Amino acid sequence: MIKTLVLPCKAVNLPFINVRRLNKVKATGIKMELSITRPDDWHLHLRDGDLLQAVIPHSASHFGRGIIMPNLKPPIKTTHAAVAYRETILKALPANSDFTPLMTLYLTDTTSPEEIKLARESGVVYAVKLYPAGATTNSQDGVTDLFGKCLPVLEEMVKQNMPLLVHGEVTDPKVDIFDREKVFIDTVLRPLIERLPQLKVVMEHVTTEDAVRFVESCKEGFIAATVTPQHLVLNRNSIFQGGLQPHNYCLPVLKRETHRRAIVSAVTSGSKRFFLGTDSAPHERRKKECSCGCAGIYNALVALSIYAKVFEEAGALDKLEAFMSFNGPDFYGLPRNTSRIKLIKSPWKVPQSLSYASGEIIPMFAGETLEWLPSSV
Ligand SMILES: NC(=O)N[C@@H](CC(=O)O)C(=O)O
Repeated sequence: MIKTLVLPCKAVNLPFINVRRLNKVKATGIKMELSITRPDDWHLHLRDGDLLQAVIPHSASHFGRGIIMPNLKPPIKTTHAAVAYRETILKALPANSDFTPLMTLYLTDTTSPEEIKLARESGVVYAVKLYPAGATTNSQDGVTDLFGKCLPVLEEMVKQNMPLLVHGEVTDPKVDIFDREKVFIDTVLRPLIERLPQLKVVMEHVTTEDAVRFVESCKEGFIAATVTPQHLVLNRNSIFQGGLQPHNYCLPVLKRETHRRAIVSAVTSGSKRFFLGTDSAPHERRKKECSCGCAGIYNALVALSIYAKVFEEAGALDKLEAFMSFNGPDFYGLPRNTSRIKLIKSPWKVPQSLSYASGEIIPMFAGETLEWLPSSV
């Protein structure tokens, strides 16, 4: 159970401000409030067991839907397992929540084309996730031979209009960790879409200018990218600021400031190719603060506040709603949400930690004060 969560959420008598009128109101100095279509999270790790119980209220209170990552132990490799995991998630939801988990399958060298047909028929699986074997948390069972063993599956995905979600890093230890995304684009992604131009691909959690340029150069509607809060506001200095900062360690690892700026420009430009995917990835504190710490940042609490801050600072708040709530469902061919949330320009303090049965989670920006408080309408 969460003990220390103190998300403030009472917003009274603040003037309603339509996003389109925002610039005008900003000039008058009135406290701002945005009303936007409820966002979805197109890249979310919910885990299972008591960690799932601990984190799901946070995502469910802000987001309408979430693309649920399949890198559990053991991974969600079949439609059967995805259906069961979905039931577990639905049971863990707070009462009255209408959060909808959109399930994914974990691609392996032995996934069959029949499995893709089953996934499509199930009506609950929305994508297949490619983890190059060894690239990140629980990716040991991932793909070793994409163009050989996986080709029939990828061809079936084209037929079933099933998107491939890509963890875009090569795993060759000889490749510098900061170059792994670029090398993946050059050696895997570009050849893949040349071979299967009709395959829908989401390049997950983009971290480099190279990825941004690549996605922008591809055919709109076929290749898109999710963007995390951390890759918009942190650069690689944050991992080492004043000492090693394990809670800022994620994969793909944070990059140089020039890359961060390129990602900010891309998402705030209004391009439809980029949409919200938090990659919120909780790990119990001791698994982060140890001699070989896990990669992953727990950002479900703070994600909306951070996205809003980034768009505000870029003078692009009028483009925030499309990034958060339209571009994702439009790419997936799903309806946009009809309910709304509010973002109120009001300071709130992020808890230092979140306790649950097996330990604690340290959230991104623990103990810091953020602006832009999200709340349900
Ligand atoms: N992003 C991370 O650093 N970690 C993710 C896996 C992933 O998406 O790479 C996790 O599951 O912990």
